[in-house]
Amino acid sequence: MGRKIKADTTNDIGEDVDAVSNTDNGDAPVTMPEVTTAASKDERIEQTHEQVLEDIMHHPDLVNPLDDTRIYVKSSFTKDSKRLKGDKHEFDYDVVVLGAGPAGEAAAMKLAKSGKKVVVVDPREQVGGNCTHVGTIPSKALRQSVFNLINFRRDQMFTKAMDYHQVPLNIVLAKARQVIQQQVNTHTRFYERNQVEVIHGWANFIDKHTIRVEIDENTFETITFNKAIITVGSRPYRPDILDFDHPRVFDSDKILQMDYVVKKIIIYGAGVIGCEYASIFTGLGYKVDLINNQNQLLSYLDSEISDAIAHDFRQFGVVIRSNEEIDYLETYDDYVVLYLKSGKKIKSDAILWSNGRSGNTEGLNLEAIGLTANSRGQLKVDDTYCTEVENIYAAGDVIGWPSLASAAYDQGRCAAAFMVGDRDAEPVSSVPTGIYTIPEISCIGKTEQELTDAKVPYEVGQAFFKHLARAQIIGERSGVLKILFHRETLEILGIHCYGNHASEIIHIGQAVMKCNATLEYFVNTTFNYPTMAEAYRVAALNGLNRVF
Ligand SMILES: Cc1cc2nc3c(=O)[nH]c(=O)nc-3n(C[C@H](O)[C@H](O)[C@H](O)COP(=O)(O)OP(=O)(O)OC[C@H]3O[C@@H](n4cnc5c(N)ncnc54)[C@H](O)[C@@H]3O)c2cc1C
Ligand SMILES: NC(=O)c1ccc[n+]([C@@H]2O[C@H](COP(=O)([O-])OP(=O)(O)OC[C@H]3O[C@@H](n4cnc5c(N)ncnc54)[C@H](O)[C@@H]3O)[C@@H](O)[C@H]2O)c1
Repeated sequence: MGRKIKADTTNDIGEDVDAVSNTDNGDAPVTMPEVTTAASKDERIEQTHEQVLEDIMHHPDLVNPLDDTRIYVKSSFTKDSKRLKGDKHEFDYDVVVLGAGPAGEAAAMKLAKSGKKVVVVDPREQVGGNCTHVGTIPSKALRQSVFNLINFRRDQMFTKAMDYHQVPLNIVLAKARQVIQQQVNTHTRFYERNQVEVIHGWANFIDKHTIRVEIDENTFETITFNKAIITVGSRPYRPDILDFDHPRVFDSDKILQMDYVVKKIIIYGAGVIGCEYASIFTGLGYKVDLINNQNQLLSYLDSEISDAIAHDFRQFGVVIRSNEEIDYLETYDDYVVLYLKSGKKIKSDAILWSNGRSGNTEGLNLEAIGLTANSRGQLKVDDTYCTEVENIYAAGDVIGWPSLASAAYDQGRCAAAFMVGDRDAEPVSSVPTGIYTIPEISCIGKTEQELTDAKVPYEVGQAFFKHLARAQIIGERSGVLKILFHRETLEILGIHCYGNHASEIIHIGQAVMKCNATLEYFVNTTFNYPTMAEAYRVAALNGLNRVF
């Protein structure tokens, strides 16, 4: 594909449009926010190319767990595919989507179904974004393999028959690679079926209606569009004091390529990623030092749940070091030494740095469109997911909260709905927490601390898994479901669950809360038996017994 610079011959009116072009009558959009002649625009594009050249040549490495077993999905995407017959576009596309993660995919599907001509740009050879390749999917598949391993080791029937040997992470990851592959296949078909074109390359802005796509070092393509949505996601935050090229220094992307066995590992950062990996590593039999810069694990959780996970971690041999901060790290061929500001030093086989993420906005040349990201590379959007530039939207990790795949998908779809003029779309506001430690944690609504601070007269209903028939049958005896409710109105205010299947169990409560049903729903409704869902009935009765 050769470098292409398009002259814009129709750009001559200078008004603005509210919705994207490309309606059924096939008319070209009536307006354009910027007025340039073809010649002057070419000149400007040439200049901007030179300005951004340096930036775009320095992209972060993309870790691809499929590297060893790379799949090439047959694609029917062609640059010239015309999904809308008879339309005259003054731009190449109605909308360009930057990034093929959950936010980008959801936006692209909604736009395509609304009749828009859409192109998605992503540097990976496969769709799915960081979510599929290095984030949610591999980490959850890995967790499942480790979970199976733990159950296998607990079962005397198997352990008597077989020796358990420690296996390197990348071998355990074999299952994860299969899941990634299946996910890529599934999502590729979504793009194909909706005739959404995908271009593989790094995108950056030339102006508010033009991007440049770096296909490879020598090949660039210029694309014009009416509107754009930035869904470039995030990457692990890497502080300068660590050398991530060292074979014993990892972040959550690089850890998926660990190909040797360790006995001990330091996890620096006790956020969601740090805690999930603490479960994974202890499950694999590693000794874990978990460094937390706060005084409580996952301090935004209900403190009873946070205490429960800390207790279970300690039972599994995790050493939790709270209120600590890195001073520096020494790296050697076969070990690392972490020096903490408190004076402690910890020797380990490797370190996993899991202390936050940054939005992938660095290489986008945002200056060209008058946008600035914050210090964490994130963009500000309004309630319609529009940035400060009226034809540029953003969704997913790149806008910060809540930085979850679940929400990214809904944000992308919702942003697209606003882009096509659907004013009834609802921005994402309430998101459940689902943390895949072993056991899982999931919650929605207020915590006890929040309700106490707000002086809300609430009561608690609890169900311990060890008392449920289903939990006894499947051997999941550790766990609790807590329902917080208003003691006068019986309104459900918060639901907190600790134990395996928590991330599924929570959705029953979420649905009931969304329908504004009270605690009585759980006692007036017959549940299947034996089920984990029965925990709701048990917890509701337990809570009602406290009301007088
Ligand atoms: C280890 C880990 C575990 C996680 N577990 C969970 C979980 O269990 N549940 C959950 O809900 N969330 C989880 N998350 C968070 C979840 O993965 C993210 O919230 C989600 O991936 C965000 O989706 P996104 O569409 O915003 O972007 P991403 O998935 O980050 O995709 C963005 C895409 O944009 C591309 N891109 C970057 N720069 C450019 C450019 N210049 N031009 C074009 N394309 C570009 C990237 O290559 C990438 O493919 C986890 C994250 C991590 C790291
Ligand atoms: N099960 C899940 O839902 C799941 C699992 C894993 C990851 N995630 C998502 O991944 C994200 C990252 O998780 P995490 O555990 O790495 O970190 P985190 O977001 O929990 O933050 C850990 C610490 O790093 C700091 N930090 C964050 N970004 C920073 C930056 N750019 N520069 C400096 N400090 C920064 C934070 O203030 C915090 O003290 C979370 O926001 C979470 O939503 C979700």
